[in-house]
Amino acid sequence: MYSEENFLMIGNTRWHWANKVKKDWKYFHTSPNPIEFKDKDYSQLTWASVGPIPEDIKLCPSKEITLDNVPLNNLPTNLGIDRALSSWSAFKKQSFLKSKEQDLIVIDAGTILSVTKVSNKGEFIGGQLISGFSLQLSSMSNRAMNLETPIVKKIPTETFQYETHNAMIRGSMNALIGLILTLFEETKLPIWMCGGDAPIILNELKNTNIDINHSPNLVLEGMIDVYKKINSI
Ligand SMILES: Nc1ncnc2c1ncn2[C@@H]1O[C@H](COP(=O)(O)OP(=O)(O)OP(=O)(O)O)[C@@H](O)[C@H]1O
Ligand SMILES: CC(C)(CO)[C@@H](O)C(=O)NCCC(=O)O
Repeated sequence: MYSEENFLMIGNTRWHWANKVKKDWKYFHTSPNPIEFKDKDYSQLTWASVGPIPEDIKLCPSKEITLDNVPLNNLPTNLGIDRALSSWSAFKKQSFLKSKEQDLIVIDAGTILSVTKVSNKGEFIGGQLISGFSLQLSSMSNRAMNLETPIVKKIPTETFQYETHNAMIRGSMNALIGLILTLFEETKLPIWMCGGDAPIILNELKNTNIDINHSPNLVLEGMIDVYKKINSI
């Protein structure tokens, strides 16, 4: 049985969970609709979703966290709840830092890499969306007869790659790195990053002068914070 202190974020590739164990939060990721949870009672979970919800799981509609629950201004009605929650979370974290006077940028390097700019007053400004790393690789092989989705063991470093699979990997990674470098050059704003590809992207950026706040659980932390606000905890 779940207690009320269990949270689920349904993404497009994975499901993301937060469980309170004694006083500590434990964050983990599973495949969608994990077989090991098939007998679990989902009705007590606080949840939000941007991905498909299987019909056989019984989430409670009144326990859904929606955009109306997120205390940022100017949110478009169709904005992904993951973007709203990570933005709220980063905005709140930055409000305790010296950089609180500055606007901020949130990058969620997931299935889709989303960029979201939030003003120092907590207003949604806008963003960018681009296919995430795995999706770039799989979409190339889906649409080009001679390309196969590579298995990524490591990211090759040289700009010009001899092997096809390495050329696909280097090109896809450069698309993401290039986007981030351009954002930083144009704005010089603090960047907050989460998502499944954040570690490899940060590794690629380690020799640059971009200072990124890696905060892997921004979305779930935002959900927990919003839940506490709604329930005055
Ligand atoms: N164990 C893993 N399974 C799947 N993807 C992974 C894994 N580890 C890292 N990744 C990377 O994470 C990315 C997906 O990120 P993440 O799991 O955060 O997405 P998601 O939250 O399911 O999607 P969304 O962006 O819709 O919320 C993929 O591009 C992939 O390269
Ligand atoms: C962009 C994604 C897919 C990122 O997970 C999600 O936030 C979503 O479905 N958004 C809806 C459209 C938008 O945020 O502009």
